[in-house]
Amino acid sequence: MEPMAKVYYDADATLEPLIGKTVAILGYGSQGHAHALNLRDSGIRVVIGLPAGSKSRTKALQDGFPVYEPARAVQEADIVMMLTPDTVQPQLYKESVEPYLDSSKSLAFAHGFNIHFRQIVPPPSVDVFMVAPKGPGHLVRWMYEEGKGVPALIAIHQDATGTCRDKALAYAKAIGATRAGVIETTFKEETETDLFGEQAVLCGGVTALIKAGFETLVEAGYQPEVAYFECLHELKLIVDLIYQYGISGMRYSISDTAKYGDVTRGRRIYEVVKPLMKKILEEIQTGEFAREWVLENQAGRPVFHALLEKDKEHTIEKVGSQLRNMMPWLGGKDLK
Ligand SMILES: NC(=O)C1=CN([C@@H]2O[C@H](COP(=O)(O)OP(=O)(O)OC[C@H]3O[C@@H](n4cnc5c(N)ncnc54)[C@H](OP(=O)(O)O)[C@@H]3O)[C@@H](O)[C@H]2O)C=CC1
Ligand SMILES: CC[C@](O)(C(C)=O)C(=O)O
Ligand SMILES: [Mg+2]
Ligand SMILES: [Mg+2]
Repeated sequence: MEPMAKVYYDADATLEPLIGKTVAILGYGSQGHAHALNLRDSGIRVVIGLPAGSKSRTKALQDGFPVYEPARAVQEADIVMMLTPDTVQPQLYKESVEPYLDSSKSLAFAHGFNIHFRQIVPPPSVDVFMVAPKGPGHLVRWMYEEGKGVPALIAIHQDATGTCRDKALAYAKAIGATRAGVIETTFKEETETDLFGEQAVLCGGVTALIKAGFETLVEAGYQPEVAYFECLHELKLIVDLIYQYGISGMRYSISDTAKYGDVTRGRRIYEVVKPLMKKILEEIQTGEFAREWVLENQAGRPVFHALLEKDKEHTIEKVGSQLRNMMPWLGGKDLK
């Protein structure tokens, strides 16, 4: 398959559309703190919107930002970036964004869920774009600080002014994404692929593989510590090779015995998993997952909390915590 996407790099974008403008970042969590700090380091004025009782206020103030109630931040802004959890965005939009939107302001997102599934419907006179980093917010900040970047997708939902794409590219450049590569997509494509990636591969798929592998070994009588090293710790080392050199590059570094097991036994896992992946994609495309998630939130998240708690109690977490304490170099930076 020939590569078809146009990839934008630093030389393809200018910060000009953001110079002298104010960006309101609503939310100061994983993406919020990273966008805010990177934008400011790129010379853009940033204000933060958080409710009076928000736990994140202290951090945003410590980082030196003006912090206002969301409605006030929106009034100050030329560009409003929605970086609260997706599930709180519709109400936040109704109460604190929509009343102050006019054609002089742009509305921006880092994920297409609420626009694609029509939980938020902005007025046609407003530019609406997305800059969706393809990586966790903390990495968006740490890579920027190291002079690198996390790739991102941009998408235009409404171009009321004719300048929306330039603004999206400027924003992507200001958070460091054009250092790594920015691809234009649609809200539909970003939403569906992002949900699929996190559910079937990156988060749901990987953690299911780790837990299933660990449990299989422990239930067969092998030591949990050995199972942990085999199924979790070493995963990063293998994924690092894939990340840097591709699948074939990783295979260059492993033994022939591992390579033969990889392509023959891996094939059997692939055949079981691929039909499940297609089903998961279908649930996303039909809106079934979105409906379920919206209802789960309306009910107070009972399933979500119960399943997260159950996994926190899994033996792999207890064994892992002890083993990681013996490897202080894993320490890493503060995720909070
Ligand atoms: N996490 C990631 O790396 C990625 C996220 N995205 C997208 O980015 C967006 C933000 O996600 P993420 O960074 O994970 O979000 P977080 O869960 O990290 O954001 C939480 C922040 O939102 C604040 N908040 C909660 N409710 C409100 C409210 N009503 N008004 C204002 N602020 C509020 C929280 O304050 P408090 O401390 O008071 O709770 C906190 O500062 C989502 O659209 C997500 O899909 C896209 C790519 C990757
Ligand atoms: C992989 C999870 C993610 O989609 C992300 C970090 O990109 C998210 O929504 O957090
Ligand atoms: Mg993602
Ligand atoms: Mg996501």
